[in-house]
Amino acid sequence: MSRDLTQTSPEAGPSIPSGHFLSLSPSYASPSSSPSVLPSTSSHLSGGLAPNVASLASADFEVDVRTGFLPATRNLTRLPLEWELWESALDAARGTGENGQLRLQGGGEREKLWRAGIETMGVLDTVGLRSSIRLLRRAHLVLTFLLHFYVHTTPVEPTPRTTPLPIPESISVPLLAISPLLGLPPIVTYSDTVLYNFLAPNPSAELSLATNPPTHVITTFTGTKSEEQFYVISALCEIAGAEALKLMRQSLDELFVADEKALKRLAHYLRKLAVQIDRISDITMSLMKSVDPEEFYHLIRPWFRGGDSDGPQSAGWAFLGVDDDAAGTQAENLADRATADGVRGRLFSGPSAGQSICHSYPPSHSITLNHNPVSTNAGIAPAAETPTAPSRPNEATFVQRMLQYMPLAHRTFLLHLSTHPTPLRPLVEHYARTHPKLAEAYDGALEALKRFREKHMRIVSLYIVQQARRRPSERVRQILGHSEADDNEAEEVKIELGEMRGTGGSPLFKFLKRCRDNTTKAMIGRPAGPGFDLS
Ligand code: HEM
Repeated sequence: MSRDLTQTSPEAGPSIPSGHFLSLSPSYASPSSSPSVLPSTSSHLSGGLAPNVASLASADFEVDVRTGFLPATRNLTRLPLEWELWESALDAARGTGENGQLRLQGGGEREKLWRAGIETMGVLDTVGLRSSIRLLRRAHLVLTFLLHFYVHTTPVEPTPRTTPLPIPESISVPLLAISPLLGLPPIVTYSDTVLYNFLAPNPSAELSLATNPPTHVITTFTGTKSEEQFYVISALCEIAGAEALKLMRQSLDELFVADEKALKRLAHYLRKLAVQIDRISDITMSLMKSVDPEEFYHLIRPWFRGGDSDGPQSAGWAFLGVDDDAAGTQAENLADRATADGVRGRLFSGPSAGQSICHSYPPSHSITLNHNPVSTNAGIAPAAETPTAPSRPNEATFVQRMLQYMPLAHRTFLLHLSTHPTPLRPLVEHYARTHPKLAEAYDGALEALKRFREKHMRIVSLYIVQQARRRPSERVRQILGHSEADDNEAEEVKIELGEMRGTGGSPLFKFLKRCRDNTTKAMIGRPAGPGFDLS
């Protein structure tokens, strides 16, 4: 029989203060009904009384010691027969049968027929999905891909849309029922395209960068090699990130002790971390060989667009058959506009690597972390900034917003890390004079992070900025089904950098430049000079 340790009894001795970790439930409790509600952990709730086990990679957080944030169990390639209707609709959209895939903003007979099928399709029950996380993940992926196929094969008239696009109940009801169980919003996320979508060659062997890396993906919008490789390379970065995570974990352990030996080991781990970050950069740059920039920009990226992709004036998507209190209806996600029936549009962003807990936190932000990344300011701020005064609202809101797009367990993990009692940077700063090697190793890790961001900016320049300004090739125009008249109109365009937004909704130029510059500002020693600029 379990004993209530918070009660005073002759055998229990003095009472335990409320909030003590012994009286708290396991690190994260039931998923909230809304993905944007901040998760809580025992350490967080207890106001410091509970031990912070940030250094533990725990199944509780869906973090595996070997695979990091990639699921350690093989991803499902198809849902069981009960949900075959969804899978067949997806096959039809992707053109895996005799017909080709549906076209972006198609509006042709095939697209109309397919959308009519979705509108008349019954609402399938989701109770049976709750028995397994793998089923839930595949169901989220399938339903959100159907959602994006539905939205992006609908012709837009006028442009931009002035009323929210109604999403049929066959998609919206099951999607809004299962999304809160994963803690994800009802839209394609990085988890769907990468974490729940990759396969390794040997299903029975452990996932490993060297011997059994992710090589394939299960579902794409376009069936192109470029799209598959875009996801595979992100998964490879994740598996390399698992190693970086291990080093961060070891470093955090040393922070607890912080004696002479611990400081030496910390420097050693930070040096290894720099090597690992460089490895992630190299993997990222391998995109250049396997992902065609033109295909990426014109054929693949448009499928990712979210309900907020027309900027602040976006009308959003109206999920039919669910009430406004259902998952994800936070004030910031609601558009001003409603359908004729009064259903308000919802504004969610499309997938971005900024949604990856691995890319956006352990190797990067936790090195520079001074304060809570889920509070008012983001964790990427250097020490000189005060935690309560967000001087750079763009990335504060971006990082906070991207938290909503991570699975609940991963968000919880970030929160847990953020309550670590001994942040890294102040400690390194404190010992900088007496232990210059530690400060050097710390700056070395930041240099590697800066190199990553520089290379990433080159990728953004090639894959977005340059493509946006260039007229697509004949081949791509044909795939897009552009008419001669369209072609004559499509001159080279002069797009201002300031107008460009990432799929995560960020003003991409300002955001990426600040991320890069903050990395250097966080260095203890003298930062290196300015580097690559998007232009
Ligand atoms: C064709 C390839 C890629 C393009 C065009 C691209 C584009 C972008 C854009 C536009 C952003 C700004 C945020 C937003 O989405 O609104 C961003 C953020 C980010 N991307 Fe990528 N990305 C690519 C591949 C990758 C890969 C493979 C990684 C893996 C490490 C990655 C890691 C990140 C990170 C960590 C951020 C957050 C900003 C930062 O920490 O610097 N990206 N990306």
